[in-house]
Amino acid sequence: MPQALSDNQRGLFVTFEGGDGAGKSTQIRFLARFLEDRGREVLRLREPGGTAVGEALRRVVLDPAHGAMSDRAELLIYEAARAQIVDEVIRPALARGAVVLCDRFYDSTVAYQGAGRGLDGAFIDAANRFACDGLVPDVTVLLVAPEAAVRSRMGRRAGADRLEQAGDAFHRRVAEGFAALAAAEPERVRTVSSQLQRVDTFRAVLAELVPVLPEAAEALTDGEYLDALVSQVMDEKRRERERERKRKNARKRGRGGKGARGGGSSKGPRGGKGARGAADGKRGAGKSSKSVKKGEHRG
Ligand SMILES: Nc1ncnc2c1ncn2[C@@H]1O[C@H](COP(=O)(O)OP(=O)(O)O)[C@@H](O)[C@H]1O
Ligand SMILES: Cc1cn([C@H]2C[C@H](O)[C@@H](COP(=O)(O)OP(=O)(O)O)O2)c(=O)[nH]c1=O
Repeated sequence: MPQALSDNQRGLFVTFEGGDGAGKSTQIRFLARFLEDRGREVLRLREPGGTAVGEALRRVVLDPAHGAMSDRAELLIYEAARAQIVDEVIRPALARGAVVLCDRFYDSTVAYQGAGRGLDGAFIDAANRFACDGLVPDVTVLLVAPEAAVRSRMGRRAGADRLEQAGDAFHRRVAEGFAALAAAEPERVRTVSSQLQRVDTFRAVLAELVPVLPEAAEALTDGEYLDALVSQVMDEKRRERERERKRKNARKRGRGGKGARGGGSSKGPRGGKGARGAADGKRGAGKSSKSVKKGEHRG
């Protein structure tokens, strides 16, 4: 495993792992809002992606048209995207004291290319070390949901990508790979069931983060605040989805107006806010400047 960062790292690096549809990006949104409400600088990132190079590589590696891609090529593309986001975005953000929330990181390579594809584990560890240049997450939240729940959630999503199309046996091996990682590194990799209601899963996530985020302990005693935060974030997500749908329709009709020009949120991010935009681009998310006030319920 890569070595820990030196002591002068001031920020906090939390990664979220788990199968497709486990609820990672949803929980990251909640946690980001929780931290922003407390005045922290938060970067929401995704892997592969989060940089111009990474987003371009993402399109290549996930494109269902690239069915002929070799497993070794696939591994190296993920590592290339990772090296770029570590150097360009994550290290500088941690150095200035930001909280970095990353949707997947090197554990995904261990699970998908190692356990899933059967590539050599020692090589993957070395490649991960090389790509991360010694960077290790402070905490990794592994979200686990039963296959049936994930299937019904994924059913709501449009068009499966190349990895999502890899088949049940592959995804079962991936799940076993994640479970093995959690067993091997129980201090860093904290398993959370995401089978519960979104807010209950969020509570479980916060509980795991108390050692690195002491402010989470107090929030856990305030059920109303957490309910309000979750419903506000979900409301925003619904509105963003609606805007995205309208933009797509406008593009289809070939009007090419304002909406179509604004549709490139996942293109060309270079770090900082742009890098978060890349994560946002995943499902067309964005960030409202509004904070959830204690006891405020929406929707
Ligand atoms: N606890 C939950 N209960 C029901 N649906 C959920 C829950 N968490 C997430 N979802 C929904 O499941 C889908 C996949 O969640 P998402 O956060 O995008 O997963 P991931 O980022 O792991 O692929 C989304 O539609 C999301 O709203
Ligand atoms: C980071 C990483 C992702 N992947 C896969 C997992 C996902 O199927 C895909 C990224 O797609 P993404 O849409 O971000 O994942 P999810 O569906 O969970 O929201 O890439 C790997 O195979 N190896 C890796 O190292």
